[in-house]
Amino acid sequence: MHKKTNMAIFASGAGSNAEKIMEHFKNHPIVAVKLVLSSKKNAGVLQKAEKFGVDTIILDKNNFFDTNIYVKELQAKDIDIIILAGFLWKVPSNLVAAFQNRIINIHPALLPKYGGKGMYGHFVHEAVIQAKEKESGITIHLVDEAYDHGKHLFQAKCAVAPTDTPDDLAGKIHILEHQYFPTVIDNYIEEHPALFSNI
Ligand SMILES: Nc1nc2c(c(=O)[nH]1)N[C@@H](CN(C=O)c1ccc(C(=O)N[C@@H](CCC(=O)O)C(=O)O)cc1)CN2
Ligand SMILES: NCC(=O)N[C@@H]1O[C@H](COP(=O)([O-])[O-])[C@@H](O)[C@H]1O
Repeated sequence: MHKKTNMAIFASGAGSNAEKIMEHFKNHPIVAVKLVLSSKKNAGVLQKAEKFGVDTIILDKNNFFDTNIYVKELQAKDIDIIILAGFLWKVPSNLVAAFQNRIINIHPALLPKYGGKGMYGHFVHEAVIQAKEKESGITIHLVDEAYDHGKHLFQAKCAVAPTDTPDDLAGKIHILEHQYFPTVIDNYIEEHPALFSNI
């Protein structure tokens, strides 16, 4: 009997992506979502995790940035892969190093445009509309020490209508995210057995 590939999801908000990921891997033969960690104590993602019976941790900011406590916690829980699904803190270098090429993020724009510090949530959609872009989309990428800088794994596009509001665009982006993120994660695990040696 193979050990499963254990996943932790980091999120700060409503958790619609985390919910789709937990749904996708609910009865998966190889991958199990074991933990949801949030930077916000009232985040909707925490209730969604409880609905799936997934353990949760509310992160302490000082410990997250100044200690190895969470690296040790993730290793103690035998976590193999980390997913960032609307997580709003920069992952520090100790955590990036401990999970090299095993942290995946979703960004609600077509990187390298509209990325970096300050570019999250509605700020991204506002900037895209302000720039009168004809299209936007999602980027799923590996996480390194900088914001939105890691290797791109997948991109998908949507049209931006001249009449679109940031909320309209957010709705289009969420449809793409929910459609692709779980499968891109699944494929990445399957295509990198050396990283997830238990496959
Ligand atoms: N080391 C990395 N950490 C994180 C990455 C990454 O690529 N490398 N991606 C982000 C997710 N993200 C965009 O996809 C992103 C999230 C938040 C910010 C941002 O500017 N945050 C603010 C703080 C906001 C808050 O605390 O409420 C800030 O840093 O001032 C930019 C991009 C997740 N982590
Ligand atoms: N730069 C990071 C960023 O903006 N991430 C975005 O936060 C939202 C979280 O929604 P959710 O909580 O419903 O999954 C998603 O649209 C995700 O792309």
